[in-house]
Amino acid sequence: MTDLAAAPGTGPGATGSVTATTAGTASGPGVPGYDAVLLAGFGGPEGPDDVMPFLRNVTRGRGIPEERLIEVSHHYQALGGVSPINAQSRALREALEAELRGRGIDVPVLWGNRNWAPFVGDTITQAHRDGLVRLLGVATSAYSSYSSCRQYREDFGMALERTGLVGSVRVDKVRPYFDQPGFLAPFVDGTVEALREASEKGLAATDLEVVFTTHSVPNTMGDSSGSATLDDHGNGGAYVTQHLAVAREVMAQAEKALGAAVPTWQLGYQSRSGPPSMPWLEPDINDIIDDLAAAGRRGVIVVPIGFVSDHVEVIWDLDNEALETAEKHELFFRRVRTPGTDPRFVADLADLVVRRLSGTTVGYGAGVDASAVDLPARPDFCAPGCCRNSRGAKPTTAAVDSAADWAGLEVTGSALVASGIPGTLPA
Ligand SMILES: CC1=C(CCC(=O)O)c2cc3nc(cc4[nH]c(cc5[nH]c(cc1n2)c(C)c5CCC(=O)O)c(CCC(=O)O)c4C)C(CCC(=O)O)=C3C
Ligand SMILES: [Fe+2]
Repeated sequence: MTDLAAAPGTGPGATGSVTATTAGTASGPGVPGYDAVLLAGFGGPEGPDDVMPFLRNVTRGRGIPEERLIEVSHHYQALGGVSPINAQSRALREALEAELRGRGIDVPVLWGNRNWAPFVGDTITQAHRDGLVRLLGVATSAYSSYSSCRQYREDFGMALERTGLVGSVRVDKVRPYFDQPGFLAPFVDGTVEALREASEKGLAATDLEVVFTTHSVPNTMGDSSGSATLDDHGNGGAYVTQHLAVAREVMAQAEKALGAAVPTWQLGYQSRSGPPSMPWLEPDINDIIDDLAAAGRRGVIVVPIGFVSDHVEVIWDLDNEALETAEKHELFFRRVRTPGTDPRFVADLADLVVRRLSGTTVGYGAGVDASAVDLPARPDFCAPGCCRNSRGAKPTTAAVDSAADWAGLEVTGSALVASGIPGTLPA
């Protein structure tokens, strides 16, 4: 096990072999090659009895009030205790595997979750038994932040540690993919469709507002999202910057497709869960709808760009709560669908995987890849301390996390795992 003192004091572009515990030959970052893809999901309950244990898994050690858990448990129970998210992850897993096979790439796509079975650790254990030791992670989350990127890398790092497979199995991760055209396209189509419907109902662009939504996170999590190396921090960090860039691009493409003026737009937040005393990203979607009604608008189009599928945060918080708020004011309301298994989205995920299989996008800070929004593409290997959490260091993969970068932070457990660092591939 690598301890913090032995962790690399490396900076951008570091490629050295850094751990004596990692088996196999060291090879440069240009020649990865993977045995399997690992789709990393959030996980959700599969029945009424799963709901509270699932919620405790999600919120363990995070200071989420008990009343909030009970309230959210009612959302799940109203849906029969089953989140649609696992079915959606299974469908995406299948679609991605089929897309790769269709391109003549016979790589299995495995699936593991953070908060519910099948857990990442169990999937990795089985993969190892099956001789699949070089895994490429794809998270069901498109943006940079602790919750949406780094925590998936911690899921990998902690799973390797718990299963004793550090050095025997390597898990990398493709970059945040918010900027891929196939991720944007379904949102553009949905927005255009909703605007056409509004127009058919006699609503002009000036009667409407397009509200892009994403999961609220604590302000501190937003501000520290992305990396200091890439100059992301502050003002909501990379998380907010990326969502604003996606929203701008969706509006630009929608305007082009419609060939007519589009409404004004804004970015709003949903599904806040912390105590009221803790600042989270605002404004909330429901407050926005109240304000729009007060300002005389007659309709709202909600575009949930923060999510890749129509899971509980989408169908409860938007299709129930936000809809209710809009109905209270008699506003026209449409909620645009998420990418799900849209073939264009699946094809772009496959592209990211293929570029990694062929070893052309490893590294960071080097403009490694194409971006369809007005921001540079993210690296596949995260910069030191990328999206870090002030709660302290946990094992991660798919980054170079230097000891220097963690100075001043409390280090828990056995600190950093080096298995995701370029140059330490198992044979
Ligand atoms: C950024 C982000 C994403 C998007 C990126 C990604 O997709 O990864 C996301 C997705 C999701 N969040 C989900 C569910 C929940 N999130 C919670 C709590 C929290 N989310 C947070 C952030 C995010 N969450 C945060 C900072 C917390 C506070 C606790 C903590 O610091 O971690 C809670 C606790 C109860 C409550 O809601 O208060 C639940 C139940 C589901 C599953 C839905 C289903 O079952 O269909 C999904 C996909
Ligand atoms: Fe969440």
